[in-house]
Amino acid sequence: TPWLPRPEELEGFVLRPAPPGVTVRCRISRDRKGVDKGVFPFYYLHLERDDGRKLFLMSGRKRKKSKTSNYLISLDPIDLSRDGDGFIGKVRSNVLGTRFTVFDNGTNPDKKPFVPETAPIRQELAAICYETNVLGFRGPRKMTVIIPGMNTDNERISIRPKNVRLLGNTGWGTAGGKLAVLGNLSWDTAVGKITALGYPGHGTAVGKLTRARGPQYIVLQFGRVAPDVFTMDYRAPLCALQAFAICLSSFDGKLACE
Ligand SMILES: O=C(CO)COP(=O)(O)O[C@H]1[C@H](O)[C@H](O)[C@@H](OP(=O)(O)O)[C@H](OP(=O)(O)O)[C@H]1O
Repeated sequence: TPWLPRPEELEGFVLRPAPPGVTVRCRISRDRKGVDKGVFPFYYLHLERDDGRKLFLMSGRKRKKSKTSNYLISLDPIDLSRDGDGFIGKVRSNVLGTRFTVFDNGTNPDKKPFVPETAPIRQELAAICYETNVLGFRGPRKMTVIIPGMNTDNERISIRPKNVRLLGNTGWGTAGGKLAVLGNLSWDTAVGKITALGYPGHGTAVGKLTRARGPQYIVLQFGRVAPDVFTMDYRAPLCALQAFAICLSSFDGKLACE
């Protein structure tokens, strides 16, 4: 696997779409032991190498004192501080916890009191929208994920909106119209019964996120293999950061979706 990153290439690797035709196999482990880890567990993402060894990619944790769910993602397994060197991105939800936006580590254009000219404006890497499913009567949650499209060189376009958001208030953003809408997705049952991942302990949840158009092209396969261990296999056009952030949003307890 020539495409495996060396430690110093980690930042580039997690932001780069998976190589075409490759399924990048990862695992997420959740650490809920410890004082407040029950409510704010740590999530660790490891890449599964062919030789069985694991390569640490990123860690994630929900931030305290945030008005809405706000997960910080870091390249460092220990330092998940906002101003730490490992800070690579964040997942921010709306008040209801039904819509999430994934950012890289750039600056919020609305940052108060001002945004320095030299500060790189953050990229919006994904918008995740969960259909409200009050009281869970309609079975597993359906979600729509929109991500920036790819240019002719098969690179992700950069969406750094000053004000227009990838996920506009009225619906999908108008950010240059170059969006890859991953379609109305549901966690289809691949094997066995599925329960939305938000219900820990209720059997296996193996979901697959398939691209709306074209054949059943799975861009993200995600499922529980142990109480605190999940598989996360992703393919192009997703990068590891987008895939990990989508999974973190799925772990987030939602008011309107359970
Ligand atoms: O008041 C608060 C804590 O006392 C929390 O306020 P909250 O609305 O949740 O979050 C705001 C805080 O300034 C937070 O530090 C910012 O994240 P940053 O530190 O990553 O810049 C965040 O930027 P955003 O996430 O919207 O980009 C802001 O929206």
